Amino acid sequence: MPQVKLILEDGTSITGESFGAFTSAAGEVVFSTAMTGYPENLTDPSFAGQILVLTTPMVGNYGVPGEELYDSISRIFESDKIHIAGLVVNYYSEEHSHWNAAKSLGDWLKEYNIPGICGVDTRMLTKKLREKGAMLGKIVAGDDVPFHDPNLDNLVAQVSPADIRHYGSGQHKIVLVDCGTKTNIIRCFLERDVELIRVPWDYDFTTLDYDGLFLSNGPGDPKMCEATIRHLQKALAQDKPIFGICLGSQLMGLAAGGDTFKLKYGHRSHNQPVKLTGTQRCYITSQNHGFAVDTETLPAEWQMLFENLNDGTCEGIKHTSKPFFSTQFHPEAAGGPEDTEFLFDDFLKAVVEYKQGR
Ligand SMILES: NC(=O)CC[C@H](N)C(=O)O
Repeated sequence: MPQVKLILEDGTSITGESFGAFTSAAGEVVFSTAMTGYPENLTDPSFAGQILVLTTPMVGNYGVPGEELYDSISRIFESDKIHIAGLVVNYYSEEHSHWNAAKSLGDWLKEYNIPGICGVDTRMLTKKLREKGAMLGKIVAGDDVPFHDPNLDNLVAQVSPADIRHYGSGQHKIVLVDCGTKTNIIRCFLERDVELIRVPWDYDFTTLDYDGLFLSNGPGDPKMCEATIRHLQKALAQDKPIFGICLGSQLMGLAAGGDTFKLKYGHRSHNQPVKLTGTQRCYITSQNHGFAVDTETLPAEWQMLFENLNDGTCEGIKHTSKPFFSTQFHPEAAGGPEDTEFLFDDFLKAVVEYKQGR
């Protein structure tokens, strides 16, 4: 395999071997300590613009499944394409074996023209990113490219669909504001009694007739989503239940009048412990975020709902009297533990209560 370089903005230069597409790419270098789930992670739109470093030492050994659609959504992947800018691994397993593997990870990356670099000491690299914080970086194969900070782009506008889509025929009409939604969020709703109306990130959903509002995950800096925040402020003035996940949680915090900030190196793994406020109860969660809500800045009628037990940061917020709540982690998982999927039921319970009281 030809040699390529991973270059960081602090001057670090690491030589490795190319797999996937032989092309250069720049982005924000972030790490994930998840041990499995690359088909899900690579297709999660929240990773748009990021060069993903995987700390698990062997990657690619179970290949990549073939695509299957049901109801026009993917049964397996989290969106319809790879969103990462590049992939950094230690050992890339060229041989793969798994009951549902249809292709190799390298071939899949090639299909989407995404470069991979292997032979990198990803744990050393991760220690560096933990000390200095997430950095800009580039994979250089042949032609050099300039560094590029994806958080300065409106990535949500790039990954959000342009049209409205309808799914399911359940009793509860839920509007899903798609800022780059993971497909498993749609699956989680369709397993319940829901009719889903999926709208673009900047669509004025307040004009629609619905029972509950859902705000999806998505890439980049939440402050880029000015249109969503504006529409959300109108929804917060009403009483219909609102549930947000990850970027959706940050948007809820911003619309409520609070602030968000960038974490030093983010939370990306499948084993992040969070504590439910007011209890000693801990859940293990799947996470992928670089920003967080600053709870100190929230107005008095809002409080922290979950706290990250590794660093004490906010993992969700709730309104003290209205049915509005959010999680910074991913209760829909995919990949990762499903312990907090009950939050979809809690949201729908709030929707039923709202409809009964109406
Ligand atoms: N998974 C997400 O929704 C990520 C949200 C946001 N882009 C962040 O990095 O914090």
